[in-house]
Formats: sequence, C-alpha cells, structure tokens
Amino acid sequence: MDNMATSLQKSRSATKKLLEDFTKKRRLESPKEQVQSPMKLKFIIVLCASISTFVCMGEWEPTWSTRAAEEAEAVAAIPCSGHGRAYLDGLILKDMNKSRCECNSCYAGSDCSQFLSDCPANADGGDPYFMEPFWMQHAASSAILVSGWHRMSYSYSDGSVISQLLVEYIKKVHGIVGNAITEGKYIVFGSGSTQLLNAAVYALSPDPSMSPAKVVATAPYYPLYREQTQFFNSRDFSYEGDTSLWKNNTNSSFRFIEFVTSPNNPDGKLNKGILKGSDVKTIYDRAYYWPHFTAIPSPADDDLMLFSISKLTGHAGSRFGWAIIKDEAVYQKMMIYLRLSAMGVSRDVQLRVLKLLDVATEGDGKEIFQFTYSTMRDRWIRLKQIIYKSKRFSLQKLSPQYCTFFKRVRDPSPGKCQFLITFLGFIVFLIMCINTTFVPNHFNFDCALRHLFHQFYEELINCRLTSPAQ
Ligand SMILES: Cc1ncc(COP(=O)(O)O)c(C=O)c1O
Repeated sequence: MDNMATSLQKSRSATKKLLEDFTKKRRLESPKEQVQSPMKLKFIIVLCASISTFVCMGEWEPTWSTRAAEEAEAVAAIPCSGHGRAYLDGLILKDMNKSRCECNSCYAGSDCSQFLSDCPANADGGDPYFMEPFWMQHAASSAILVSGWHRMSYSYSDGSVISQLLVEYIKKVHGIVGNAITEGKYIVFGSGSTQLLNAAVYALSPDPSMSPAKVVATAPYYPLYREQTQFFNSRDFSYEGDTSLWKNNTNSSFRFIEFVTSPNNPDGKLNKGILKGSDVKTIYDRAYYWPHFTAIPSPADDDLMLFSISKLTGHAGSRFGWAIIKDEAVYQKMMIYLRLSAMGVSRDVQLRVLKLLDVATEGDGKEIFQFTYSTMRDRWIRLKQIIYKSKRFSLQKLSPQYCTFFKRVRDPSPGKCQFLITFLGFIVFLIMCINTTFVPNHFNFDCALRHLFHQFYEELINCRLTSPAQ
C-alpha cells in the first residue's frame, strides 16, 4: 500500500506539472489566441470542469480509477508461494471461494505450495515467461488502466482498424534494433503472427483462374505452416511438402509460396529462401529476429516479413503480430483477409501493445534487449553445462556472428534448440527439440532441464521416473 501511495503521489505530481506546463505554455506562446478564440477557451473550461479526475491547477483527485488501481495492485501482491500467479481475471472468482492462484507446472494447491514430484516437463511448447521479470521491474510504466468506454467503435477516427501511432512505434523499435527496413513499406496487424501466416498465403496466391500455389517449407519447420494450409483447404493453395522436392521445378508452370523462417524454429539458423524465379513468392517469418535470440547481421529487407509481439516482449497471450509488406497489391489483399476474418485486431490489444512498445523504446531503447539477451545467454550457458556432462546427449553446433545491435560478435541464443540423443552408445538415434524459453523464472531452470533429460532417457530405456533430479 506504501508503494501505491507513492505511485499515486507521483502520478498526481506529474499530472499537476503537466497541467501547469500546459497553462504556462499557452500563456507564453499565444496570449492573443486565447483572447481571439473564445471557442478554444470555452473548450478548455468545459474540459476542466467535466473531467473530474483533473482538477485544473490543483491536486489530481481520482474518482473512478482508484478501485481499478487497488484491484490491480492487490492481485499482483498475491504471492502464490512463488510458484504461480494471480491474475485480474481471478477477481471475479472472489465470491466463489476459489483460489486465485494459477500454479506453474509441477505445483498445485490453492497457494501453489504443493510440489508434484511426478510431473512431466513439457519441452515441446511453451510460453516466453523469461521476460516476465523485465515487466515486473517496469510495473509502473507498463501498467495501463482502461476505462469501461475505451474505443467502443469498430474503427479509429480515421476509419481504419489500424492504429497509426502503433505503426510508428513498430517502425521505431525496428529502427532501434536495425533488424528490418520499414521505410516505404506497408504494415498490417494480425491476431498474433499466426493469423498473418494464412493472410499472407492468401495474398500471395495467384488468381483463381490459375493453378493453385504450392506452399512449401524446409524441414525442420514450424508445423503451423503445413497445418494451417491444409486446414483452410483452399482452391487457391495447397501444401506440397519440403522445399527441396521442388528445387528443380521453378521454371515450370507451377507457382510457389515458400515459407522461410529466419531465425528458424526449431534450429535457430538464419535461413534464406531456396526457390528462385518469378513464380516464387516468399514469406519470411522473422518472429525470432530479435537480439534476445540471434545476432542481427543486417536489417532484413524481404518483400513480406512477419513479426510477433510474443517473441519481442513476451506477451504471447495478447495475440498480436505484424507484417511488413513491400508491394501495395499484396498489402491490399492482406487487408481484405484481415477485415473479413476479424475486422482487424482488438483496439484494446493495440493500446496494450502501444504501451509495451513505449516502455521498450524508452531512453536509447536498449534496456529490454540487454535483459532478454543476458537471460537467454545465461540459460544457454547452463543448458550447455548440463549437456556437456552427458555421454548420450549433444547439442547442435551454432556459430557466433557479428551483431550490428550489440556491435560485437556473439553466439546465438535461440528460443528453441535441437539436441541429439545417442542411444546406448551406438548411433545417433533421435533429434529432439527443446524450448529454451519454456521454464518460468520462478522454476529452477537447472532442475527443470535435468528433469527433462532424465525423463527422455528414462522413457527411452523404458523406465519410469518418480522424482525430478535435484
Ligand atoms: C516461427 C514462428 N512463427 C510464428 C509463431 C506464432 O506466433 P504468434 O504468437 O504471434 O501467433 C511462432 C510461435 O511460436 C513461431 O515459433
């Protein structure tokens, strides 16, 4: 509560100063304007009188926001024994006598204090929780309080479903990192880059009078490319397997849409398109092209690039991604897809992302990347230490590269990594994949990894694991 009082005090002073500066500036800059424009003066008076949260020239007295702020702080203060989180949504459970804690894997109980010794560690999927501490360190600047009547319209005042301010922030963050050229390009938003994958396939598909586009990707690839293309089962495109199968067919009458993931999920490689020719269109999935995961050798300038907030700030649950597009016709087709499928991305989400990027680009805009890179590098050092001790597991080799963002040579620290398992000392038996971002920070990373490897190995030799290695 002390913290809350201090932050309320701070924001009161900030608001007061803002109002004072505003009034002073108006007095100094345009004394005539005030006299000559009674309409404007009237507007300010009405504004001051009607917005009761701002008492012009005086102390800021919150009216409707206090309870929301108190709720947010109260929920954030629930400790869940350090093995879970309470979220604002949980407040509606207050009369239902239910726990507000959502426990991390391997923990249970109303306060998440109960350790489950026989629980599986999921290395396949995961959440980018590794960025949670950064947002907790920036609790005040990243918080947002949304009124009950925030942006109820289907569109912004310019009639669009895309916040132009957010477009500017996206360009700003790319400018700071130097990972993509945005000048002269079009930007569209999607519900995660997941929605944009198929929007891009649709936009790059040929006229329906022509034969359907063959959608291809190089293994190992992110499975959603195949799954989505097959699921949407369109007459305009079909999934046709590994890119290498079509390497010598690009001068035929076939039309191709090649997915290139760079850095790749799962092996972290900075892949390039394989197919060449006028009938080849390429979708560059650049979700992981951020300093957390890879060196940035140069700004990407591909015709169609996809990015995701889930990999930039860790907010996978907000479902926000963007595409950077060179060609206007492709942009128009993607916009048709996004309007028809969802009428654009939620305005609430766009506001949230705007706030996150405002924090991410604060100062010289490097702090978030220093945090994310050092966290990932640390995880990789520990992962390597564990694997080097094993005779059966070995990690894929990753080469260091010059990073224009950090201005030095650095190792990659991908969100996923591949490792090899040699079975009983004979031959290389399996290539497995592990998600290096998956372990929540409140979880013991070393313990979780050891547990995971024990689990794989025990499963391979058909034994049952009863407790994780400590
Ligand atoms: C390579 C790749 N592309 C796209 C996505 C989807 O990201 P989003 O959360 O923006 O839908 C993922 C998610 O893991 C991914 O790994």
